[in-house]
Amino acid sequence: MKRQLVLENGASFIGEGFGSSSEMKGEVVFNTGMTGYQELITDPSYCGQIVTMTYPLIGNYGINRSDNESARPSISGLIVKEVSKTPSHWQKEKSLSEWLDEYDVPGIEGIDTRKLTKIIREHGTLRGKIVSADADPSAVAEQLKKWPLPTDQISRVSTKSAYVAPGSGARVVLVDFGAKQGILRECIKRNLDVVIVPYQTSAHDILKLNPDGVLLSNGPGDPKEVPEAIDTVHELLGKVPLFGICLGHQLFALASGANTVKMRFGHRGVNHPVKNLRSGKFVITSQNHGFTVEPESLVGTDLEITHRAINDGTIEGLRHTKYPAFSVQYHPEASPGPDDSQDLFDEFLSMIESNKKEGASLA
Ligand SMILES: NC(=O)CC[C@H](N)C(=O)O
Repeated sequence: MKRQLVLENGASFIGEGFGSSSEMKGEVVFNTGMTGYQELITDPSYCGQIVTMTYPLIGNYGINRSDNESARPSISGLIVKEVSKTPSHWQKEKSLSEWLDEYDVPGIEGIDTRKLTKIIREHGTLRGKIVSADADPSAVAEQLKKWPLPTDQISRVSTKSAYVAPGSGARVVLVDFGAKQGILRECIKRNLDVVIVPYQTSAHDILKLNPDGVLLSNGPGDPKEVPEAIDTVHELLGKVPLFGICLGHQLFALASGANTVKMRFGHRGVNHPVKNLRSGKFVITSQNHGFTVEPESLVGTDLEITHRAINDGTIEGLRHTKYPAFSVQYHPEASPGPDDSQDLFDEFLSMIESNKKEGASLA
């Protein structure tokens, strides 16, 4: 069935529908990953967004039972040049199209994704809607212009109640703003005793759990939409070692007095080079963010920049100079993407260990 993608600037692309045939709107963003579509489609950080893949053939290894980063797809729509008609992999359980249909996510293929990506690069991310091919694009564009982007994504994807992933190692409270399973997997691999809590959990309630460290997860939307979480992180600073990932990094920066701003089109993909300013080493990272910490806002704070993106020089890592706390804008848990940065979880554990020793020597 022919379908249409309409952007708020009036641009329209006609393609062939796959997945669900419902109409869906969202912020249109692009991802440069060549593989890892199942992980990114289920990454809760994409909640409310329509994702266009710059790699031209998507779906060729189907959908399997081990690549989900959350229980269901989070995206509002998928745009591709070509969706594979002959997916093949020994773990394949269904096709991308069947799976998206089950979860009511529309897809559209046959789109000139290079042209679309260039529009997004020039104008910044745009609101868009997948509609029927005969809809009037200017009417849809007018409607889109008036549509305020959603602000409630974190409350939609965060866990509703606390749960545990028990282990015999250090106790870590993972604050769930829409956490990817990969983060939990890295904790379980290290035998941590993890308590996963909803995003509105107060600092008081987090500290009552006696954590050795607190991990602030990734999550969708603007970090400033959850001011209560910024206050919580502020209260936790200096009381317990902190590690922030992506949205967690942005909340850590805001809680330390810095500012975040929206980027023109963000970073999304599995091939973003980052420089570690302390070691001088480069890593290839997995990224998915549309906001960034404003460098000028670090003046007067106790934050030090530890990592920078090679492509555009934006901040990719921070560390607190007084308290045991650090963060990265990218995804050390990969899922999808390279495993170059998994040592950051070990760094967090070392921070927890030395903090314990310091606490013991002060007692
Ligand atoms: N993956 C994330 O945690 C993304 C953080 C935030 N929603 C952003 O887009 O910048």
